[in-house]
Amino acid sequence: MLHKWGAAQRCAARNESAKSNKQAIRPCVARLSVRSALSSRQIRCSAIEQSAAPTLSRASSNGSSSGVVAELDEKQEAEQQAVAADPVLAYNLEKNDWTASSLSVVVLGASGDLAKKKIFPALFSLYYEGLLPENFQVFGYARSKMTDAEFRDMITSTLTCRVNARERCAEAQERFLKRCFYQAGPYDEPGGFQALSTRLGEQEAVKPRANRMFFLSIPPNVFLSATGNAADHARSKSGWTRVIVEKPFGRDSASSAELGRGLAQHLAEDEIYRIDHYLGKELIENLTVLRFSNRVFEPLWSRQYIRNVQIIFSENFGTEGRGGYFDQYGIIRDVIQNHLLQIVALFAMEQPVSLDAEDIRNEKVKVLRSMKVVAPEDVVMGQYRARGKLPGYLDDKTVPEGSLTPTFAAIAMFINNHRWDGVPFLFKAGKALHKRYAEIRVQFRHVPGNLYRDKQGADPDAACNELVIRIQPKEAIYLKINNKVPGLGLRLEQTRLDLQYQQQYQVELPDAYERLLLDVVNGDKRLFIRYDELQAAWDLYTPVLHELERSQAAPELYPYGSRGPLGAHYLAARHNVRWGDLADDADDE
Ligand SMILES: NC(=O)C1=CN([C@@H]2O[C@H](COP(=O)(O)OP(=O)(O)OC[C@H]3O[C@@H](n4cnc5c(N)ncnc54)[C@H](OP(=O)(O)O)[C@@H]3O)[C@@H](O)[C@H]2O)C=CC1
Ligand SMILES: O=C1O[C@H](COP(=O)(O)O)[C@@H](O)[C@H](O)[C@H]1O
Repeated sequence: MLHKWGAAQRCAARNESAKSNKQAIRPCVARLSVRSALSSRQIRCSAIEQSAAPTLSRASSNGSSSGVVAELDEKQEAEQQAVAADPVLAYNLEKNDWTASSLSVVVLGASGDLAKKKIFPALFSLYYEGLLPENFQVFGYARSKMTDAEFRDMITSTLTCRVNARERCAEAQERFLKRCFYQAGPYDEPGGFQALSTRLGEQEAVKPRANRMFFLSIPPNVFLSATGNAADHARSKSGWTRVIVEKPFGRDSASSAELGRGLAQHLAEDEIYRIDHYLGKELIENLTVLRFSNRVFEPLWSRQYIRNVQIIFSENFGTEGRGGYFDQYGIIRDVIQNHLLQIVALFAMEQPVSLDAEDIRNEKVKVLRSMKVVAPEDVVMGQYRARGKLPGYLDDKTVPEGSLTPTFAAIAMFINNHRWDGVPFLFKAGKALHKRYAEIRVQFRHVPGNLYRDKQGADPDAACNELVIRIQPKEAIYLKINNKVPGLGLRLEQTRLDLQYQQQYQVELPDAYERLLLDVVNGDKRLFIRYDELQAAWDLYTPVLHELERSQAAPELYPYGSRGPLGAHYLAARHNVRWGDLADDADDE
């Protein structure tokens, strides 16, 4: 895992220096035992371990850190005692050889919504699972004044235990809270960050290598100043520094490039982790597994068999309370240009050379660069209005009067490459709709010369195969097939080959932020967005966004709790498509 990745780097560096000094090169081999019951993620990590170097004890045998080794020996006994009293630590240490390193996670904007809703709970879950190093601490940083105790009180209520793994959870929470500290300070001045760095140093003192991870959970207006101050005044001097940047990554190609240039003044690209939490969702991570490990799907995965692909995001709540942010961005920038487009990139890419981050991202960026720039006639926008007691978008006091910002959009996109030419990729995303769900629908072509044409009812479209990947809730993968209704007659009906995660796996799925935070700890960038991907994504949307703003195009109003504006159906029909979620709604209800 991360520390082994670091170990691998150190080993490689040692060998590089050995090479130049004409000394013997030693193999980079791990000496760890790994628990037998590993998750697939852990197995992936253990694969890294195979090529990783042993950590400090061996790295230091080149003579440069013998003092450190002596110090470590002294610490070892104390550590063993601590481990004996702490099963989480024991488990953690068994899998992680962080003997030489510490990890500090600094959450900037620690008093905010995202930090409380997602980041602290995810960190706790990782801690509970024993996936964080033994020498690990969390620092909250924000302008609000708080003591460590108040900070701990604030986050206590955010920590939850899994339904299926809650043994000694309350004790683990207490131990976790003891590792949480708070530093108040501004984002745009160095003072607070210098104080933060000093306090981090106090906690890290027991380990010679201090790794620091910063999560920018702050509004975009302070992204750059906070990054600059964190990188210049609180960066690690002995280990790595990684900065997680939350969206929005700008508003268009130009502002995104400006943000990119600003970040690059303080950080190297490999220190920047642009998070898109949809990439951390279980079913999205499974997309490549489904495609590339099953012989049955990949041959069908092209214009030859697939008629259209639909990526649907629906929320049954509005933007109440977030109007200030949302009105600046709208649904296209909030969800479609990032989350949904990333899904398409993964869905449509060619098989990567390997599962390495750069190989995957190389393929994703090719898809994005092959896509046709969105045309204004391929966009339908909507805005929810009040229905009964449910408030309309404009009723939110934080939304400017008469705002034209879309809370719903349906968009048709095309990929101009050999595999996908002519296949509509339809996006539909909206707030304040009738249900909350997100899914990918793959509609297959009609069966040519269908023998059973007259046994399937009047609607040939209703007999087409459809593969549905339900991202949330009730994660599922099902394939709609035609089947003979049992009995003496010959009548066909459409039914499902159905994989329901709840039934099949009976485990609580980890939250996307858990997966992604662990990936940052591990230095794994597969699920993070590379700068060229980001720019390619903006280039597809910037012209239409500018045009819609210039023309002051008015969104079609739809009632809160409805299925969205009718225009979405006209758009689909123009591309010879029917939205699959409507038919399934009827089946599911
Ligand atoms: N909330 C969510 O579900 C999601 C959020 N995001 C992104 O994550 C980031 C954080 O989101 P969220 O937690 O909702 O944001 P908040 O509005 O809750 O802001 C986070 C913290 O930043 C500080 N802050 C707020 N406004 C300002 C300002 N104008 N200038 C300086 N500091 C300010 C506040 O802390 P203090 O005053 O104590 O310094 C606040 O607690 C944003 O970039 C957001 O777009 C992305 C996806 C989902
Ligand atoms: O990034 C965002 O995502 C959420 C939806 O995330 P989910 O994991 O709950 O599906 C969305 O509500 C929000 O507007 C957007 O900024």
